[in-house]
Amino acid sequence: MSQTLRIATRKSALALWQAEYVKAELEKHHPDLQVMLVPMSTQGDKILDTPLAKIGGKGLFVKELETALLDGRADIAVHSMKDVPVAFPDGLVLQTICPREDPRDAFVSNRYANLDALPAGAVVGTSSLRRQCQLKARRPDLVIHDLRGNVNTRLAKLDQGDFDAIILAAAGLIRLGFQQRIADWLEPEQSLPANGQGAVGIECRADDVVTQQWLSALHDADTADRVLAERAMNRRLQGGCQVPIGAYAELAGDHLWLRGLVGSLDGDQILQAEARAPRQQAEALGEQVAEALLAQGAADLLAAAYQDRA
Ligand SMILES: NCc1[nH]cc(CCC(=O)O)c1CC(=O)O
Repeated sequence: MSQTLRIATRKSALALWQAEYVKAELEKHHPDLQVMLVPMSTQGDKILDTPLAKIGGKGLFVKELETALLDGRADIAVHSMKDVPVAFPDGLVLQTICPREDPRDAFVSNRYANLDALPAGAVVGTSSLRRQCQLKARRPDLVIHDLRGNVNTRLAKLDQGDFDAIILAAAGLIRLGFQQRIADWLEPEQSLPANGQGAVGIECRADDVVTQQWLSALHDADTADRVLAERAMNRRLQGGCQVPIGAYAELAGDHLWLRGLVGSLDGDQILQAEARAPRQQAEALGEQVAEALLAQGAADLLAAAYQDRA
């Protein structure tokens, strides 16, 4: 008997790429399965003229997809883990995380080779408070302007001369075939990635064991443990949506190494902490690094950042 599975997805080029990727992987592992995309617009896609931090952040990109799952209009939703809030609504689970793409941030410019080559006062586009605080810490002389829109829109704004450079997740550029536009790669020491950056996660109904069985073939335990530690750190910091928080875990053998960062928007204060633990203790590790950041005053920095955007 042929079976079908419907994927709820946003309509941006990156979201569609990721949904097509999941469809292809599912069909590869389950030749009898028929997979269909159900593209939909989310609030976050509709409000394009306001900085993300001001409209309530990432949750806006996933809510419509989750409603479609709960209503039975779709069976799974494919998300960039970076955009997924740390808590899930009742009735939904996210148990499948696909192998991570390059997690780094990328420097994209038509005129300059890297950050150091930018002249004083150069205008850099990013909508991420995390990127902003780390940029400002390194180059207080740069002018940061908000840059919203999907990956194609952001590149178009750079090309039309609105910015001297922009910072984007390398993963999105690679997936959409724009890798050659990356002028320089920002290492975690320069720009600690966001929790979950570069990872794709799949959400489904908690009671839908048939779908969960199909999905299990796509799961990558290494990526999942890393992202688990990163998200636990954000959760403990109550880093809901748009926040100046970096969280990045790597695996060395069976040990996770988690680095965390919280900054002030002007980059004057950057708090950093790191720790290692066996991978089985991913969540405890995330909480430990969060506690170390809180002990340095992270709560005050985050409160100030929330205040700023209100
Ligand atoms: N916030 C938007 C978003 N969500 C996921 C990615 C990139 C892909 C990924 O991190 O998996 C991007 C674009 C960006 O930050 O440049």
